[in-house]
Amino acid sequence: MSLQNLAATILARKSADPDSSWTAKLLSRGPEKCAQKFGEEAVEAIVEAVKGDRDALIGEAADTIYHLLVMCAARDVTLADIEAELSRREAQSGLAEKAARPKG
Ligand SMILES: N=c1c2ncn([C@@H]3O[C@H](COP(=O)(O)OP(=O)(O)OP(=O)(O)O)[C@@H](O)[C@H]3O)c2ncn1[C@@H]1O[C@H](COP(=O)(O)O)[C@@H](O)[C@H]1O
Repeated sequence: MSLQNLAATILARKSADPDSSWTAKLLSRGPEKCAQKFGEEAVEAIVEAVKGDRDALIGEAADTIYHLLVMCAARDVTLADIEAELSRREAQSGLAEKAARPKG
């Protein structure tokens, strides 16, 4: 499934019956619960990356991306919003951006 299709499914679940879908159920529990689930899944992905279990990392990365999109949807942030930000950054390398930051 593409990220676009996954994001569209998640958006559609915002108005779905919580008993009919995991996504709708999670969204009904609020942005804080969605954020907590994202954090848990991200940590699981980190653990698999450190262990070096490639197949497990793919699974946890998929869970993490799904829960990231659900967390953002809970705060009305869309995949298009994220892509617009990534496009804005495309013109500048990460090293140049870091060098341009005010010294703190
Ligand atoms: N990618 C996913 C996806 N990844 C993970 N999960 C679900 O996320 C849940 C996480 O499980 P956990 O054991 O961590 O959660 P839990 O312990 O039950 O929850 P708590 O105890 O923390 O409350 C599981 O139910 C997984 O099935 C997902 N659920 C849905 N999707 C996608 O979303 C689409 C819509 O799903 P529904 O909304 O369920 O129709 C699906 O077709 C998929 O493409």
